[in-house]
Amino acid sequence: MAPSSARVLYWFRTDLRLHDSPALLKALELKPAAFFPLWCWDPSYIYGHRVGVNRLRFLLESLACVSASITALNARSQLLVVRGNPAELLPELLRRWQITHLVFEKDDNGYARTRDAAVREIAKDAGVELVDVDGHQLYPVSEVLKRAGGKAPMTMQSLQKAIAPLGEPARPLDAPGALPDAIVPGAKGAAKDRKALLTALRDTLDGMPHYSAKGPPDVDLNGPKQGGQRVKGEKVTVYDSLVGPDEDVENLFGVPTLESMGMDPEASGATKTAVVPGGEKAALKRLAFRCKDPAYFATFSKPKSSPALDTSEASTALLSPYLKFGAISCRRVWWDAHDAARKYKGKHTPIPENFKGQQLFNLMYSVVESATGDAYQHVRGNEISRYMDWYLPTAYDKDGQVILPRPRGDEVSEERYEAFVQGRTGFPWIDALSRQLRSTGWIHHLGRHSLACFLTRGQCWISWERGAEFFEELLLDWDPSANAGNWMWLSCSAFFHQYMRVYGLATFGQKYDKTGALIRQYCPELAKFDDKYIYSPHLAPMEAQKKAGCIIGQDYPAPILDEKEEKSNCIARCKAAFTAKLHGADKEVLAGKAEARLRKAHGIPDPKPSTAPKSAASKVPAWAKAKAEKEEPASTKKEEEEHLHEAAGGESATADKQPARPKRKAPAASASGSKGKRAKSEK
Ligand SMILES: Cc1cc2nc3c(=O)[nH]c(=O)nc-3n(C[C@H](O)[C@H](O)[C@H](O)COP(=O)(O)OP(=O)(O)OC[C@H]3O[C@@H](n4cnc5c(N)ncnc54)[C@H](O)[C@@H]3O)c2cc1C
Repeated sequence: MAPSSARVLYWFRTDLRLHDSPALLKALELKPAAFFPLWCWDPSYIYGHRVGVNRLRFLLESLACVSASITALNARSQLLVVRGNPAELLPELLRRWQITHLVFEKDDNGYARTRDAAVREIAKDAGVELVDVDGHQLYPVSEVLKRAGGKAPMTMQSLQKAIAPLGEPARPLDAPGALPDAIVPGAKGAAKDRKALLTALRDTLDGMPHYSAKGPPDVDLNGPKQGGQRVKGEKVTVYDSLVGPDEDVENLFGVPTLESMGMDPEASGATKTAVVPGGEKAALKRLAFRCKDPAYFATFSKPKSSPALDTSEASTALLSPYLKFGAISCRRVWWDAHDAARKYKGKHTPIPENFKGQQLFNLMYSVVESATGDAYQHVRGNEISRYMDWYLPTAYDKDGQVILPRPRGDEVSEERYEAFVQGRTGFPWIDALSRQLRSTGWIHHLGRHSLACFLTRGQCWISWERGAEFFEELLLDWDPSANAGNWMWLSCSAFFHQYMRVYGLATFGQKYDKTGALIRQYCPELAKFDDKYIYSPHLAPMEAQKKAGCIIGQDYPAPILDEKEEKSNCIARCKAAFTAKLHGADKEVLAGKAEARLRKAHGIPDPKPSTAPKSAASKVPAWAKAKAEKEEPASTKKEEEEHLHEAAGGESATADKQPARPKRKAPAASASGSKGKRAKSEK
């Protein structure tokens, strides 16, 4: 069919693929006379979020893959990367390239919501038809929300009820077989080759404002705030030109490199090459590999998969980073897994523990985020997040604006948080997971459980917002809906309420691997300990420490806190918070009065300072010297198993049950010395 007169700007965002892309196919249905595949290297993502080097690398690899796939379909084309804020660039691009249609995949979550509201106005003002098409989730988020009566579906049951009338998700669509040329306005036809196109396109952008003209953004891409990735002395920005360095035409409109951002993966704690490589091709290969074994998806049961394996041997599908960036379509994953599982004759795992259940959890968080709005990322203003008197909460000024840089919180919690993010808590299971995350960008779901439970209501009583920030920096699959939602779940702030159930800091990991292989890999200083002590080396006699060549408190930190004591303090605090029934959007919380009221009314003890000395515990505290055999496990096996089942999609995940009653009496207020210190730092 002859091309129409449509000049289409196709804006890639969280759909970095060509297969099953309803928005891309919609754009091609317009039979474009000219087709511009665009990516905006948006400073709001790079500066406005905490993006660690692993995720940046994954994104760059995914973009490079999309670009290569476009070129494979049309040798005269590629992904056109422009560097700047879409709200500033789009009006110019629409005008200069004489665009008639702006097409993209719809995104209902987080920052995209505000950005796209502005883009809608821009298109309207430019007289350009905006076509946005659902495709990132199994069902359109807005449709699910409508069917849930406009109320956030807080349980798997309510989500399933809302989607039931919609039937099965759509089958995936094929990738296009060809892509039209990007034809520069005024040109008689397509450029002779890609280089000619890039040069001609660059010339159309002459005089367009960009950051180097206005001065680069005041945050340094390579600075410590961006994850401590500084490896060169100087400030680095990729925004000093609009279309990339032009010494080599090949690089015009090209994907930036880590190197051009002054980033060295190893210097920031990441592996030299990606453990999980980015891109559509890698995604499809990984899915195909899993589909080879029909039993894998048929018997997939999240609670039974092991968190004690390294990233390269993940027991779960490890598709989350690809799903997050849209390098693979969720419908493709759903149906390929479904079709593979059908070949399996044995018993299949039911929803929600099975693989489909996991994908539905993702949809659930997306819908809840969309219903809750921007407040979803914080406690304050968030109607679904229970209010707990966490340490290190987000600070606000008198107008309710987040204070940045964040003021320091109390000394004890700041030290604990630092030890947590550095993987130096003195609890090898926690430290190995924290270091695995920093190194590879991914840890298993139950590893995330262990970290999140420990940091919040398990032992440290630090706000889930801080935990979510840590994950935001390091996770390859960081997603504003799934991340904050899961942190709320694990901290018993929403979705899950069984606060008595706490993961043991040694016992949980041991369940999966008694030999502590993950610990030996990520905490090599502990590698020579016997299996008996690998999860609790502080309990090893001095002789055993010497034999292992690792003295606790010297070569590896002593535990930063007493697991049992802090667990019972935290349970008491949870109990008080549950009794108070306050939520983030309640008046008292918004007025800043909830914390004092909660602590006073319920006689909540201020947490004790670490019984370990400051700075990663240089001495072994007396309590930690007790022998392993004499120690009563901090979490009972039963508690852990029930928790595990529910937290990974088991029974209670489907019902918003009341919390179990604590069996123990809340401990009395703690030692006065520590109290004074806390009180002072919190004023
Ligand atoms: C504290 C915490 C923070 C998390 N932050 C994120 C995040 O930022 N982004 C993210 O994608 N997932 C997040 N998760 C959910 C989950 O841990 C990951 O999706 C999962 O581990 C990814 O590995 P996989 O692809 O092998 O998962 P699989 O078990 O193979 O599951 C398949 C897919 O289902 C989805 N999924 C599975 N479990 C969940 C879940 N609980 N919530 C939402 N989606 C799920 C993912 O898209 C995943 O790729 C978080 C979990 C916790 C406990």
